[in-house]
Amino acid sequence: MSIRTDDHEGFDRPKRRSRPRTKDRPDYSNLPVARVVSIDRGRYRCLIGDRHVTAVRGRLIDRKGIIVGDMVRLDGDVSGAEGTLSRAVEVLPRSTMLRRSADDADTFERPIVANADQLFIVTALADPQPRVGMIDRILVAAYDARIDPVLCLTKADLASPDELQEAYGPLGVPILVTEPGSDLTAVAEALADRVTVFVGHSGVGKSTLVNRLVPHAHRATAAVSELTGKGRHTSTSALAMELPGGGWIIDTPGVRSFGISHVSPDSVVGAFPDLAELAEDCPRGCRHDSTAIDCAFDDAVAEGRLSPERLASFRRMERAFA
Ligand SMILES: Nc1nc2c(ncn2[C@@H]2O[C@H](COP(=O)(O)OP(=O)(O)OP(=O)(O)O)[C@@H](O)[C@H]2O)c(=O)[nH]1
Ligand SMILES: [Zn+2]
Repeated sequence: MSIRTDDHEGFDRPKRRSRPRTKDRPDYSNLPVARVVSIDRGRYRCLIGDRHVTAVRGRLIDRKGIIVGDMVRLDGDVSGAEGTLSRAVEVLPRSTMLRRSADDADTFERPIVANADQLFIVTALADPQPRVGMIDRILVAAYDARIDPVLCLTKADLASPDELQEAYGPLGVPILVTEPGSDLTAVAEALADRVTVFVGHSGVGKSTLVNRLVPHAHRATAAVSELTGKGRHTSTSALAMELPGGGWIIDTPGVRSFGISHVSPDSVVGAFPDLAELAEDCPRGCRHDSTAIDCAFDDAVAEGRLSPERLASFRRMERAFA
């Protein structure tokens, strides 16, 4: 039997070398895997089953190398007992990664959430007014990351969802509509057994919805400021919460913008198998927009192989790149 110390720092600290020698890395495959549910000032709150364990970051992992939703291997004390600290020594490969740039001039990508397979674009029908530009950008980021988007429209007691349903339905985006006291069965069904990240402008009612779906979530909610029409930022960091019926919600802080400078239009087309196939007949470098010359999408519509509504809906979203 080999002797294993609790502390691998002696092994994995790169000494007199600029880069760690990966072949010398210890084998972490026997360590327990935990899900990172929140990050607060360098402390990683993790869950192993239903046990909360707090961890710090191992030295071989970058400062930004762990994000909420990551699955990590924990070394050291994983009892979760009061006052104990474990150490995250390895991040398992991510199935997806949602990123955004702060705005389009800023090419710096911020990874937001790892391993989500569904994205709820939470949008209020009023107070604050829906911004289709923002919906389009988040949609683009979702398709680029190969995360299934769902448009979740809140505050249906204040305004009708018809216009948005018409705009985004033909693209195949599932649409859910909520208001205070509304039946959440369809929402719960959409969330069941998925890992869903919630993204939305501040004040759209994300926390209100999360609190209805996850008992004991206690997400702070606040009235939308009457002066600015903008919500106050009541949630400060992403938080993963397990749903009572299975599955996870990862709530993210309200955003005011969603930059997509890191996304290429081609990657978005690739998320739609029917359009990707048509695009093979497009001229090289075709942007597939309404001014594109000889775009195969227009031919497909003319020949009845693509519905004009679907093309219009796709082009509306692609305007996010303009
Ligand atoms: N009329 C109406 N008001 C709602 C609805 N859902 C939430 N609200 C109100 O909208 C305000 C903002 O709700 P929150 O749940 O705090 O919004 P949030 O999206 O979590 O905001 P941030 O924490 O800033 O990201 C609160 O006053 C809620 O009571 C709804 O369906 N209809
Ligand atoms: Zn084209």
